[in-house]
Amino acid sequence: MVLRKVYTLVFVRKENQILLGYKKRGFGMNKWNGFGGKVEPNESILDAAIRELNEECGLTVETTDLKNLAHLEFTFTGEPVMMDCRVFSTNIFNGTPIETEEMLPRWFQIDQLPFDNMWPDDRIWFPYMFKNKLFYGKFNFNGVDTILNYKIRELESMEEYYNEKGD
Ligand SMILES: Nc1ncnc2c1[nH]c(=O)n2[C@H]1C[C@H](O)[C@@H](COP(=O)(O)OP(=O)(O)OP(=O)(O)O)O1
Repeated sequence: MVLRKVYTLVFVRKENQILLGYKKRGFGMNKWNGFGGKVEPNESILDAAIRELNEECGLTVETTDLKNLAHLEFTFTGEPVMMDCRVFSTNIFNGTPIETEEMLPRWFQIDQLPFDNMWPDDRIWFPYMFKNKLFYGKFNFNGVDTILNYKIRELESMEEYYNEKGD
């Protein structure tokens, strides 16, 4: 039996730049990533996305300005947990990114991303995000640095996908 845990992951965009945060502690430490984390009990996924973004880099966004662009699933050999990760992006936000105890934010040009210090799956699916595709991806890891296998497919609509999935 696999335990599913729901996570959010938010990417803030401006012109041809994307905001990433350097994770200073915990899972994914020393990697650049978007902002996000676990959805708390009794919290909606969108509320969790907004809360995590604010907690991790001080920005505020409105629910209606978040676009859900992907659903990613991560599994790890020998671990009975599946990370169910909802990916969002926005280019409408308030505030200036600030360093927090969890993340050090920095704007990157989208053609100069620090992939060597990011999750290895990011190299595979970031191009879909930059082409404004909607997509589903499933990545099976051995440890946190090796992808054993994966699949990825474009979607017509996230709403249709979740309806079919029964979420
Ligand atoms: N493989 C991969 N690629 C891209 N993004 C991610 C992964 N694995 C991941 O976990 N992530 C993302 C999903 C989440 O946005 C974060 C991990 O969240 P985490 O920091 O563990 O959750 P919090 O709720 O913030 O945890 P606490 O440290 O506060 O307990 O990375």
